[in-house]
Amino acid sequence: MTVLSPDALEARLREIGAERYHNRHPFHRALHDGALNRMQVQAWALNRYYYQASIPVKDATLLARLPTAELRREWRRRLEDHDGDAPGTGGIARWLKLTDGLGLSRRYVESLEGMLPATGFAVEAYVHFVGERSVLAAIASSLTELFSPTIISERVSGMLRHYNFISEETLAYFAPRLTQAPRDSDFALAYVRANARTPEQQKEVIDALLFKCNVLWSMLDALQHVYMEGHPAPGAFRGDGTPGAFSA
Ligand SMILES: O=C(O)c1cc(C(=O)O)c2c(n1)C(=O)C(=O)c1cc(C(=O)O)[nH]c1-2
Repeated sequence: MTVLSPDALEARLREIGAERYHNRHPFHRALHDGALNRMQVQAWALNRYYYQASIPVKDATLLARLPTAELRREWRRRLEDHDGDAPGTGGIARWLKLTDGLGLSRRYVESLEGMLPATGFAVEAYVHFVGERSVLAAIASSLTELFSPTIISERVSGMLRHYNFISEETLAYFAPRLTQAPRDSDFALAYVRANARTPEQQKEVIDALLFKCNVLWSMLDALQHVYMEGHPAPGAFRGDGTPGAFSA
C-alpha cells in the first residue's frame, strides 16, 4: 500500500461518491422524476424520519469521543442543527412538517411502527459505527454530505415540479441543508485530509465512506423492494388502511 497525497485521497473519496452515492439509486430517480404515487412518497418520508431522528444521536455519540474543545465546539453545531434550541425548531421538527404535509400522523411517524426493519438496521449500524470505530473513521463516515447539496437541489426542484401534494413549505427541511451540509463536509474533509496520513488510516477513511454509502443505499433498496416491487412487509406502512397512519 502506498500513501496517497491529500489531493489523491480526496479524489478517491469523490470517485466513491460519483459511483455509489444514493442519488444513483432507482428509488431516488423515481422520487425526483415524479414517478411515485403519494403513498410511495409517504413511505419514503416515514422511513427517512428515523434517519433524521438518529443523526443527532449519532453526532452526540461522536461528540463524546472527540478529544479537544475545538473539535467538540465544531461538532456540537450539528446537534443544534437537528435538535434545534427550543421545541419546534431544528431539522427533526422540519422533517415532521414534511410528514405532516403528506398527511401522516405525527404519533404514527414518531412511533416508528410502520418503518421497514431494514431502515432500522441500516440506521442503527451507522450509529454503532461512529461509536465503535476510530474517531477518524467516524468523522469520515459523514463525508457523504459532500454530495448531498446536489441531490437536495435535484429533489426539491423535481418534487415541486412533479407532485401536486408537495409545496415549498413541506420541503422546508431541505433549504438550510444547502448551507449546513457544505459547512459540515468542508470541516470533515479538511480533518480527514490532515489526519489520514498512513495507508492504513487512508484505507479506514475510504472504507468509512463506502460503509456510509451502503447505509444510504440499503435504506432505498428496502423501499424499492416493498413499495415499488410490491413484496410483502408484515406490519409496514401500506397507505390507506394502515391504522393510525393518517392525521385527522
Ligand atoms: O437528503 C439527503 O440525501 C441527505 C443525505 C445525507 C447523507 O449523505 O448522509 C444527509 C442528509 N440528507 C441530511 O439531511 C443530514 O442531515 C445528514 C447528516 C448526515 C451525517 O452523516 O451526519 N448525513 C446527512
